[in-house]
Amino acid sequence: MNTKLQTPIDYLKGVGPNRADLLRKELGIHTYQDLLNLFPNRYLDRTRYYKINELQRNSSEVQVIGKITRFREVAQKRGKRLVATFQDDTGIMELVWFRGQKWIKDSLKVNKPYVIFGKTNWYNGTFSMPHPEIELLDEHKKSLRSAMQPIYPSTEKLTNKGLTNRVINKIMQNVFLETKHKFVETLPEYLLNELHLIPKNEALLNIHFPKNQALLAKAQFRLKFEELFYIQLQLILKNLIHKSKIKGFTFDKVGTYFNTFFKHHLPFNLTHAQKRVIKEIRSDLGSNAQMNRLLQGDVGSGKTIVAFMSILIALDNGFQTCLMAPTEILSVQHYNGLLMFCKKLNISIKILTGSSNTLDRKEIHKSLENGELQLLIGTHALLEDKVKFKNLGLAIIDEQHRFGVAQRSKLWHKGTGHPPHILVMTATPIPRTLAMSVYGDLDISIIDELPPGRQPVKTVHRYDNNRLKVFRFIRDEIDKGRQVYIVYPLIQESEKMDYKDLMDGYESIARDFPAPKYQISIVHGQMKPADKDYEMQRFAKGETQIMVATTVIEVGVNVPNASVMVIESAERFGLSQLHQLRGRVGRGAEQSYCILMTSHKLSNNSKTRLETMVKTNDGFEIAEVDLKLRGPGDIMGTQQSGVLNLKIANIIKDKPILQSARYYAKKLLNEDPSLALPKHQVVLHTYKQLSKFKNIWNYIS
Ligand SMILES: Nc1ncnc2c1ncn2[C@@H]1O[C@H](COP(=O)(O)OP(=O)(O)OP(=O)(O)O)[C@@H](O)[C@H]1O
Repeated sequence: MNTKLQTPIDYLKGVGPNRADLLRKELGIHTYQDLLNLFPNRYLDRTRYYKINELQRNSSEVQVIGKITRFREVAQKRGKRLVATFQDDTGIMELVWFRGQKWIKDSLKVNKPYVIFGKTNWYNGTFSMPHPEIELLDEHKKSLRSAMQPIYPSTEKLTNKGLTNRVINKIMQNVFLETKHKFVETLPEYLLNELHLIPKNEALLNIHFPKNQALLAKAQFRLKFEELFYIQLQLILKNLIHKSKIKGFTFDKVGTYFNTFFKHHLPFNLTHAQKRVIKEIRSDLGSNAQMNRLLQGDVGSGKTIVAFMSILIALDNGFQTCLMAPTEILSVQHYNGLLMFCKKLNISIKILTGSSNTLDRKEIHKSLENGELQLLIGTHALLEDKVKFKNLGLAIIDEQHRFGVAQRSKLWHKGTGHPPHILVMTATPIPRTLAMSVYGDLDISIIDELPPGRQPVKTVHRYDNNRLKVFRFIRDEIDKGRQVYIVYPLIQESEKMDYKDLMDGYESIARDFPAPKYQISIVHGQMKPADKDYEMQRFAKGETQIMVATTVIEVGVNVPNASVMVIESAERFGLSQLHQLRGRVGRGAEQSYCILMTSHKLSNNSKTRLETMVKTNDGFEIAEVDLKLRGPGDIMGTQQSGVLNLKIANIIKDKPILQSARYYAKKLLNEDPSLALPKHQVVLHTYKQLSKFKNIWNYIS
């Protein structure tokens, strides 16, 4: 171990008390090691040397070799500026300093070859370079500073405090000198060989002082791989430890409930994907480890039936179950959908939401505790302390995003004995890359096939001034017996403006689609749950043809006869939200349509979103674009973005490296789950170091 690396940054040559303070406070750099792990975020190409007669106006930084022929001081409004005449064999330019003139003049020598580097100005018919980076040619050749000049993150904003990029560059050189470039290898040798990765020493040297583009690329690859490899290793190990340590209830039989349902009540044939996922869940439930599985499926892919059949396995083994959904509407819908099956199978089912009355609640609490109630559906009201199960065996969470990890863990403690098996369902497809990094501790099942007979939804983008045509189209569809959603953006349910938009919209639609021929439902977040439910039910039963709504209908609402989704001010919605909304149609056999209405004023980002929606129906493709537009943190919400705090890798751009890192981490742990083999000692050591620290890069030793 190179103990030198733990030395406080104050001891490093070139770092005085002020800089040490800045480094600590602004960049979180406390030790030599922290400094080494401050990776540049871009590089300037210093392979090219310009001749003075090649300089162009408005060019970026350039470097020139030449000599100072003379100094002169020029008076200006306040004080003086120092000007040096600099020349090469093609011409003359000026170097200018507005501060530190005396020190500069004393330290620079006339008629010696120097290399200068900086931005040039065109002034009075001559090129000038203010405050150039300047170095004797001989020293330049010897110095560690390389052809690719690293630019460190955040230095721009710290420049006026004296922590310039040049300073960081200089003290970085000092760290290398003081530690004698000795850094212990952190990846096993066989991986270095197999993947042609450069050793740690070389990687660190070339990330800070790249000799050339090729070596820089190798250094970046090696460090990105390492970062992602250890993250994956950590996630997979966590999962393995979880499986071996956290015992779950073993549901070893598939009994009457499941078989009766499968043989007599299943309303359709399961798709291959549904069958595969049910098998995966069955195998989890039958092992003696606790299941933690994420079920991903695009909108309308048929996750509910998979959830229900998993519930039946738990019931067959004598356990209670619960299904938690993010909104009241969804809970009610799940309840109504499953009630019919439960009646046929003689299963007791109840619903608990924020609006359940006290009497119902008491009844539910009692029947849960004495074990009479077999399936409880509801919102986060299920998480209340008073809700206690006799033997909760399986908890299903619909739409993980809205709940988050904390709530998932709360469900853990609802059971007695072992924690319940947990199945998280999400209809927001998360790109595999992201899922691997964020949900690495969950096993993932994917329903990647839609039920047969579905026609892809036709999506079009229309401007507001085409509204008459759009309304004509809606009328035609209603005449054919179909139903229509018209959705308004209500980003914050409390925003008065949005609410007004919705009500204005409703009134104008009511004028264009008059009663009694047309019946309209309206649903928004400011309504009482019972009223919302009533309106939803009217639409679901086909009593109304138009549903004017806010995004409360975004997730999971299932009315197969609805074939048109009009989204007003579509530019105000995020991509995954648009995709969710579109998923409310195309659920029956009829051709369905999604009409994205916008004004003419669109940002580039909005245009990309709308074009993507028109181009594809594939939720995973949409999620990839969304990820690129918004970045992972935004998509996953803050509580989960911590894992994505990467230092060098980029989860979007470095997807192939991530995949390879995951493959090798998995392979290694399959072969040697306890990291006991001699060839894995380096991994064990690094991993231990890593677990001690929060930051993955703190383990270099
Ligand atoms: N294998 C199947 N064959 C035919 N129809 C199916 C099949 N599986 C599910 N369905 C039907 O497809 C519709 C959508 O199913 P479900 O509501 O479970 O989708 P989902 O995956 O939950 O989607 P969302 O997240 O959008 O609600 C339902 O009407 C359901 O009855």
